[in-house]
Amino acid sequence: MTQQQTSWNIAMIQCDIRMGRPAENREIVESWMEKAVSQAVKPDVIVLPEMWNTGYALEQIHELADVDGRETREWISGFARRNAVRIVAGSIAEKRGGDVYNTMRIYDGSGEEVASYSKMHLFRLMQEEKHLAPGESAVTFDLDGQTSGASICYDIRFPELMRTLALTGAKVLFVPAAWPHPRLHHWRTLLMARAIENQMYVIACNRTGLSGKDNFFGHSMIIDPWGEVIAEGGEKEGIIAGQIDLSLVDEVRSRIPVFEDRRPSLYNVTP
Ligand SMILES: O=C(O)CCC(=O)C(=O)O
Repeated sequence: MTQQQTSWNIAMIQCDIRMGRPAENREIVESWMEKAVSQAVKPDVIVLPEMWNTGYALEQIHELADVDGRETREWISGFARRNAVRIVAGSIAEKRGGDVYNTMRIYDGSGEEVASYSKMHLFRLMQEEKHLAPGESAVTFDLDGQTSGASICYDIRFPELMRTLALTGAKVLFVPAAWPHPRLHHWRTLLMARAIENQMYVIACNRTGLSGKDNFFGHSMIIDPWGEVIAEGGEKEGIIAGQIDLSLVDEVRSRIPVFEDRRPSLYNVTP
């Protein structure tokens, strides 16, 4: 894709993840990515789900986490470069200093790492806060001159974060996730709302499979800034693909000028 091109083919890897088996998970994810780049419509951007290296093996997370993300960063960067594909590498359990973070890294088509984001809202229902350290900053990043925002799973329940990302220039929101039943209705509704209220694309890649008592339902989604669903997976593993046209963001924002009509001084919240 050139600097000027505003259309991306997206491929989301909606796969199952083996709890506590990083080497096996790398093979699984790599083989899905190989499949994605050999499809007739080659993706511009590949997106992975949340915590795909370890799953929710939180009791052993300090032993299993990738130290400084070193191993994952090297092979993902190599894959991006060899295949000239951008990768929003979902998230992995990553050890930095004495702490483990749920961290997303993003690569451009030359394999250069352009940004990283650590999940800032830890999900107590799955006891993340007992084992993981939270990220402390919101992140937007540039791919081919287009600004996107980073978020992970539970983050979508915090509309302030998405609004901050949109105000910082994001036209696309990426959401790697490990979101289980029985909250499919929340997942679909929240993603739809984040797309409509911020008039941006939402690209949300959720894992599948059973893990302990959690049943992850897939339903990865691409939603356009008008709230139309471009692609949606079912509950099975697979590559969920769709094309987005970033010029639609400006069109929708000029049709209903929400960002011009905001009255932030009256809301008594920041920003
Ligand atoms: O908010 C939810 O219902 C699910 C969130 C979640 O599973 C996560 O953040 O890992």
